[in-house]
Amino acid sequence: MHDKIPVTLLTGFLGAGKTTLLNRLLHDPAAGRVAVVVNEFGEAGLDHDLIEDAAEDVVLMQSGCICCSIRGDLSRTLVSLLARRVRDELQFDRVVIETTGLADPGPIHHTLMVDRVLAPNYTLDGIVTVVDGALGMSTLDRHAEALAQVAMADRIVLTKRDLTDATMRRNLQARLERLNPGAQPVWADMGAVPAANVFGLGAMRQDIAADDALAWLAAPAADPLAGLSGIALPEAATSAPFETVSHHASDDRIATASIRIETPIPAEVFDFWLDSLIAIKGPDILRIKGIVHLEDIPYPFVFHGVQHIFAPPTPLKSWPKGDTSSRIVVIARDIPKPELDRHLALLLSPPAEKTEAPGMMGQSLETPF
Ligand SMILES: Nc1nc2c(ncn2[C@@H]2O[C@H](COP(=O)(O)OP(=O)(O)OP(=O)(O)O)[C@@H](O)[C@H]2O)c(=O)[nH]1
Repeated sequence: MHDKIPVTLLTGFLGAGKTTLLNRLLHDPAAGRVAVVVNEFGEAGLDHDLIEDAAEDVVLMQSGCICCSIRGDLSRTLVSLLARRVRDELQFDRVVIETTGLADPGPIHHTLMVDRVLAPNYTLDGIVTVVDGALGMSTLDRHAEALAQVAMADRIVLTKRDLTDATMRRNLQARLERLNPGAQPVWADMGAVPAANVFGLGAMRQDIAADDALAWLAAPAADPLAGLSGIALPEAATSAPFETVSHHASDDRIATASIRIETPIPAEVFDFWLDSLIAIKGPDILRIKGIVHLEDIPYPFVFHGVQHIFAPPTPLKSWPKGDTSSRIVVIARDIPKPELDRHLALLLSPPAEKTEAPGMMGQSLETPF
């Protein structure tokens, strides 16, 4: 079996610093040979001194990287890149798709997952969201798309530190932490960030170390079950270290809920939980990630979805830090957190109660939505 080509979706609001970051990565040998897919070369703002050769739709860079503009639709461009790679006309190790400022990464992920030619050859490595350190707060206040980009991210890259002071940075970081506790923001000064912070984020690899899967999930490390329902409050909701910012009404649209379950989950309970969440609330789900221990299966698997599109689950070869519990994180838009919590609590139900008997906390195990 050949390795799939990792694909990074680079997103972020207009002017946040995506191109600046990309240009730095294209200079960086540690990034490997990157094929960058952009809408238009003009928009891409590539460093001209890096360009070695420019053909109609592909620019070769001195670093061995490639920049490729989308002709027609994205899938056609990715198929064409693949064909040229197979014919040895182009060499690249990974693809970065720079989405335009407002693009929603969901449909791009969908294309990667379902396209007959693309799905067997490419895999989502991660969604990297660039946030302007100076303007990020007001952008998040005014643009719901920016909130969604933050909520979906596997990694947040913060820019323009030189235009901020310590209070601005603290407040922004605290807000990002609440919106997406797992994305572990990193600062990039004029785009400079270690390649390892933006690439290799994906957990959907057979060879991923179990501990790396834990980092990818950013699951709360060792929180005991909180309360009768067993639902662990997201860390950020309770322990953001610098809770000095005022309440942001717009952020109420984004809710994060997580759960940690010590005992193996019956497969039918897990299926019912996931199917019902997707069937009823699919469009409002931004991200789901989990490491799951199913009954009668000796090792965990990791799974994740961007909106309602799921990558095939990947088995791990061992338990992260020897811990055999399941951990699941759901980030959603326009679903109140108590509803997400109640739905996660379905995972604690014995399978027999799935349809008729009252469940935990005296609730029926019908879905709470
Ligand atoms: N002061 C400062 N400026 C930065 C930094 N990073 C990026 N910029 C500037 O911010 C502006 C926008 O950066 P781009 O990289 O073009 O942003 P973008 O997200 O690609 O922009 P669009 O393609 O319009 O969405 C440019 O003038 C960059 O030079 C930084 O760390 N500090």
